[in-house]
Amino acid sequence: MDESNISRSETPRSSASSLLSIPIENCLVRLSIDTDEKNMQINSDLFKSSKQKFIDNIGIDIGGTLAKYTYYDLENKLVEFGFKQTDDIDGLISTLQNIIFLRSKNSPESPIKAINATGGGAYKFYTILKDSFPDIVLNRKDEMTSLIHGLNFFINLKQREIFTYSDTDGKNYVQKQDSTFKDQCGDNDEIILVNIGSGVSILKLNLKTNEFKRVGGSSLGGGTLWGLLTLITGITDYDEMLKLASHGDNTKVDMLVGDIYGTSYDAIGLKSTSIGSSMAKIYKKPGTDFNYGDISKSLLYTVSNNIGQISYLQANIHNIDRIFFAGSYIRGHLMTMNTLSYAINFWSKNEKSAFFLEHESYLGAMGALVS
Ligand SMILES: Nc1ncnc2c1ncn2[C@@H]1O[C@H](COP(=O)(O)OP(=O)(O)O)[C@@H](O)[C@H]1O
Ligand SMILES: CC(C)(COP(=O)(O)O)[C@@H](O)C(=O)NCCC(=O)O
Repeated sequence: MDESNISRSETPRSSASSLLSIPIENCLVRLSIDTDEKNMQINSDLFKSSKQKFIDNIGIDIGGTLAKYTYYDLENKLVEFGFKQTDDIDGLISTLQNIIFLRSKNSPESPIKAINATGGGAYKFYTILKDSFPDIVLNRKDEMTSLIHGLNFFINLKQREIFTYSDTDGKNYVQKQDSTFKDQCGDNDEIILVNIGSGVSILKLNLKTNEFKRVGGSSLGGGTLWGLLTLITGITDYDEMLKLASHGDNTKVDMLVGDIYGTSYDAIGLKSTSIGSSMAKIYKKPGTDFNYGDISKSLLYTVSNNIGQISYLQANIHNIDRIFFAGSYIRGHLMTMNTLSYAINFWSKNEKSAFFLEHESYLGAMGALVS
């Protein structure tokens, strides 16, 4: 199986609709998985035991901001992923109804039997979901456990899923069993998983036993960036904001070490180009119309650096070297990943590494689907 089996688009696209002839919006990534035993693209024994659930169910993860869903398109042997705004719960319900309808039409011998729901919305919208799907079993799944099951599913794929990223080295894929993945971290089976959604959850996980503990969190997450930028720029499209950030120049609003010292501060290892104080140039010029791209980039750096730092601190407390980042906050955005990687390398003096996943937004939905 090669890379062409995974497709990613930086902007939501609706190509799933052409495949399924139904309006499934915001489908980001799709994964080709053959569930025949001999062709199975998954290493996990755990998956083999959950194969039927994988085919029979739909997994949904209704978070504070986005409602993610995933299901197996039996006809085309494709795992479909998509999302809606959580506020558009009616839109999610009609999408799920379409999926259920099409399965019963195209594969009447194998109808969708259950919706496995996780995230806060599995509780908040329980009654409306139950009433909307009277003939389908509705199972509620724990959010943190679903994240772990989802991670387990994705990292056991025998194809390109886990990668490191930096602007200088680009994207480098690793496999769970690779010596490079193990060597740099010794034989320790533990990882830190940082899920960046509306808020941030930090979990410690043993990859061998699947034991996990939520060791920390932060309310400064994706919702914070999105909320502050909406307030400042008035932009209501998240992708538009990411695009703006990509073209911005944060040095117009951030106060750099060089702005304070006139040079680098070598004695404590700070380059003149390091950010000394995020957004601090703004107060010096009250009334100035600062460029939205510059502000967006600065805030993206602020939130990402902060998450990177607390993730490093948690990894340090627990003596763990591998830090996985997931959640729709990342959404394959290169600047975000570079900032998180840079923060981990910077604070750990290159002793710890940041890892990313192709399907980073769908850990919860996939975990609910297979659990
Ligand atoms: N299209 C989008 N609309 C809104 N937020 C988005 C979008 N794409 C990515 N995001 C980011 O993802 C975050 C939500 O991540 P997610 O993992 O779905 O969290 P939750 O489960 O809390 O909804 C948002 O706060 C925002 O930072
Ligand atoms: C409450 C949540 C688990 C909900 O998950 P989300 O919808 O943000 O993905 C998450 O927002 C969170 O962990 N917030 C941080 C809470 C804290 O530890 O401070």
